[in-house]
Amino acid sequence: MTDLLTAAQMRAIEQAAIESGDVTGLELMERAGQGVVEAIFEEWPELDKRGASPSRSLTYPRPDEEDPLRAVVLCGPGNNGGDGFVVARLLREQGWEVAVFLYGDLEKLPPDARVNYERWLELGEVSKLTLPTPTKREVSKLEKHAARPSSSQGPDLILDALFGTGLIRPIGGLKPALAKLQIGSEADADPWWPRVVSVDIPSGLCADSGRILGDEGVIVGAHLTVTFHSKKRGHLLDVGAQFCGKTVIVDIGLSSPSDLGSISRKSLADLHSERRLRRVLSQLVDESGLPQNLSKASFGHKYSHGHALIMTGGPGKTGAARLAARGALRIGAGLVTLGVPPAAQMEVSVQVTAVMLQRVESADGLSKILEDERLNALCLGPGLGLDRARDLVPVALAAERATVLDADALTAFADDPAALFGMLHENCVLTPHGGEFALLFPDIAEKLKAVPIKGPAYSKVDATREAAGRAGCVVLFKGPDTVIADPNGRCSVNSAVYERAAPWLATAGAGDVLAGFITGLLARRFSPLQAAETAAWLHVECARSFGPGLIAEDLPEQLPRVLREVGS
Ligand SMILES: NC(=O)C1=CN([C@@H]2O[C@H](COP(=O)(O)OP(=O)(O)OC[C@H]3O[C@@H](n4cnc5c(N)ncnc54)[C@H](O)[C@@H]3O)[C@@H](O)[C@H]2O)[C@@H](O)CC1
Ligand SMILES: Nc1ncnc2c1ncn2[C@@H]1O[C@H](COP(=O)(O)OP(=O)(O)O)[C@@H](O)[C@H]1O
Ligand SMILES: [K+]
Repeated sequence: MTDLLTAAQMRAIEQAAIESGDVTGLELMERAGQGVVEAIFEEWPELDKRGASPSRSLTYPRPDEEDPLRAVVLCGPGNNGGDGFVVARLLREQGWEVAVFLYGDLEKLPPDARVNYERWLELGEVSKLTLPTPTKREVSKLEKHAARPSSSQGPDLILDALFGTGLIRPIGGLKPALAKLQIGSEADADPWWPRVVSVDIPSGLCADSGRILGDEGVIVGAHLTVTFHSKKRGHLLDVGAQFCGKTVIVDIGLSSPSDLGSISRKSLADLHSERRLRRVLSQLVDESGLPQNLSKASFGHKYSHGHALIMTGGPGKTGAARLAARGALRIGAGLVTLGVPPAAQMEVSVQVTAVMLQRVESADGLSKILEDERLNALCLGPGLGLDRARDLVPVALAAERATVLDADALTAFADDPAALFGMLHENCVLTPHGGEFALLFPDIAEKLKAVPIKGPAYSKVDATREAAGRAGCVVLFKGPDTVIADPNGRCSVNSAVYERAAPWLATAGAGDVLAGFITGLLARRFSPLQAAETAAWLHVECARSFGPGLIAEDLPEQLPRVLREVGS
């Protein structure tokens, strides 16, 4: 299980470890600092001078290769700052020239940070940055130490140990200092010099939500973020990944949250991974006899793999549903039928082969077709048209089949979301993008949009959970940080950032294919949550497997390859 923690959960884990007597806070801080230094050297071996041979040259020009490496370490008023003092000491012990700044009052440093401050004082000095707004003189001093390479004496590394999981207010007062260092989000920063490393999370970013506290938008932008034990939600949600650079996790010897009685499973959010997907699939073998991978069982009859019905819109509007149908078929539904209005029958029939076609003019027609109990998964929304959606959705929901509602089937209820919620049942999956989400859950979307002025901020995980609770079914809230929640509070994140980035998915029709993938898995009798999670994961994998130039049609065609890879 890969848990995405909140700051409070991380504190609870740390506290439990300390109370158990297995480790002290000081030891954890030392491990954290060591982990940061190791991660820096792993990322940039040219900075690792332990046992360096004289021939190893730096990958960028320096005035004199015999010069010591230089670091500027920015420590904040809490334990994140404490980690910074550890890193400063460890680099100094390796011959680096280190300039340390403390943003905050010495008297208020927490005990472990204070110990590391004292240890550092045996090696060097600490310059003050007055909290909340450093003086001009202090900022000039900082600038002198952090002068850019054009002035020949720039630092090799800037360490951001200002704020971590304890950020509770905006860091607007640091704006002038960050601007001088050119490591703030608003600066036109040189991407490679100096290297900016954030301890735990870039300062200014809320660890729970990935949102920037405050309307001034001030935050450190890092090349490398080194976090501890487990990723926090803020590393993946919202704009988080844009500021973290690469994120590395350091093991500091803490136990998993599920071992702690104080953290309920329901309050956690998982991160999708291939390992997790494989586990879901292997559980399905035990529970329903489905094969371990998504290829079909050797002796299955086509009806044993389900029959999906996907409704199309009128003439000229059938492409979206056809994309969904192709996705449902490729992911393994035994049969897929498109329900078309008579006027669009010709258009659809010349475009499909393996997918079947059935005329469905209106609600009555749909009701009649649904007398066939073998139709076990429905998809309404892609290209459906608002009037047709209002007509058909109530009938579809009354049939109590596993049902995906997307696009027009969501927008059609913008005037009266409660009417939709009254009809939904627990076998439904709603797949809104941001716009559709705001139409159905305007108050929740508002909370997610309002500039957060204190931390921890309301997150996309909170919003999706709340929406699923209100709708009484699974909600999949799309984006590079897709969040999937069920009404019982189970929640996971399907992240398409960092090494899993799939920017090509932002293409017309990609969402229709996703709706089809989910429908296909529902036909194959996956639970709504498992269908949504598995489909979202495979959707991103298909995009990554194809790469640049992707159009929506390519997604289903990548599935065989992706399934072979995960199923092998
Ligand atoms: N939880 C753990 O298991 C571990 C935590 N460690 C470090 O400890 C950090 C958390 O430490 P803390 O809880 O002390 O939190 P922080 O160090 O993030 O900062 C909290 C302090 O900053 C103040 N503050 C918050 N926002 C402010 C703002 N905008 N302006 C001015 N002051 C502000 C708070 O009042 C508090 O005094 C982690 O991020 C991590 O770096 C590590 O030492 C290793 C273990
Ligand atoms: N930058 C991105 N990175 C990864 N996935 C993305 C990105 N932008 C969009 N997506 C995904 O692409 C799909 C787009 O769906 P949607 O917004 O409904 O578009 P459409 O209606 O055109 O199909 C969603 O699954 C969404 O999560
Ligand atoms: K930090």
